[in-house]
Amino acid sequence: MKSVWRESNQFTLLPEASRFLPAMFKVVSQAQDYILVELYLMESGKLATRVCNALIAAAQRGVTVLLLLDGYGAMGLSKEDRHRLEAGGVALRFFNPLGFHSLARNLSRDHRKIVVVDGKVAFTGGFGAVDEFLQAWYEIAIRIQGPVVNDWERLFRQLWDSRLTRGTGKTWLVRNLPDTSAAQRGEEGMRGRVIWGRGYRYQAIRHSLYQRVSSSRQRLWLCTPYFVPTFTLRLRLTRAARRGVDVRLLLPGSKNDHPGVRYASQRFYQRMLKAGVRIFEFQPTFIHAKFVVVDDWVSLGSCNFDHWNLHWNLEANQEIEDRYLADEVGELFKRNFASSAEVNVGEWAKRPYPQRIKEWLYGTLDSLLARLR
Ligand SMILES: O=P(O)(O)OC[C@H](O)CO
Repeated sequence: MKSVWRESNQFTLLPEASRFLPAMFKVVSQAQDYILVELYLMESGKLATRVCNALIAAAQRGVTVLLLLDGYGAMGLSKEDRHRLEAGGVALRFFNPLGFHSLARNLSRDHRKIVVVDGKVAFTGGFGAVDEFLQAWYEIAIRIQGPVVNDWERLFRQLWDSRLTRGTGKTWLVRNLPDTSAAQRGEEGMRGRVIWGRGYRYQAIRHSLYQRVSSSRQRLWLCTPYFVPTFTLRLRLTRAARRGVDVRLLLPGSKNDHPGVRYASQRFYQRMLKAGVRIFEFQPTFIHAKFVVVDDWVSLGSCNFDHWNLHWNLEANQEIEDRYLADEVGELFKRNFASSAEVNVGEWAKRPYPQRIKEWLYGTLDSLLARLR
């Protein structure tokens, strides 16, 4: 499926779980025909219980509910919850469960986050159904209406009905869903496209980002929880900063879920800072969101823009070309910069040796992992 720009969409930015969770649960509770949910992370707990309850309630009132989870990311979903979902009428499938196949196959994960309801509304972002999203992690999502919803639905349908998924949910269920594409025409709105990637096999997200970074003119603000970018991306970021673009990175501070990844990412700070890139470390909580604004272009979704995501995972982002939405995302960045500590180039150069040793250790490990093929 090719990524196509479509006009006349409506996008609503939903920063923080306190906004996107109620919005999603409301749409799910109002579903009439079908609900499609695709997640990387789902672990038994308070949020997963709420998700299960909402999906089962919909299935019980006759809505077709398909839940597609990554076979690794959902390992924390208990047998009880799986049985409860299936007994409640939710069709459940898993992408590529771990097995005795090649390392490459086991490393390929479905990292996408997609919710589609009745072919009319979709959501994407960095969310999952784990309790950390309730408060401990900062996350954002976007509500989507318009022609691009069909593209999100098509992504889901193709994967559900593919050789890569396993489970009791019948693959043919997606073929029986009503055709809602006609419901998406004719409203005023914004230009957007769904862009996706399948590791090294299909790299549209990577190429789109590279191209935008290289052609950036004024601002390039990027938020990722795991700043371990490819060499090409690092080069393009520093080049953009050197030619006068306002390049800023919003990254996790001391509150993060993988300190090793943070050390690996900090080995790039010196070079970035010297090139004029400004680095902000978010202080209130772990920032798990993945979004970027380059001039009037926004990309938001599952992709961390790191070499691991770009090389192995199935990823999907919503791209939007719209000045007003880009400014709204810019304002969100500004609020988050204000809650961050900016890394000072002079002070960073004087950081202590134990810190440098950790950067070297985790950086070496990261480089080795990047060579896995
Ligand atoms: O892969 P992400 O970006 O959804 O984050 C998942 C976390 O790493 C789990 O600890």
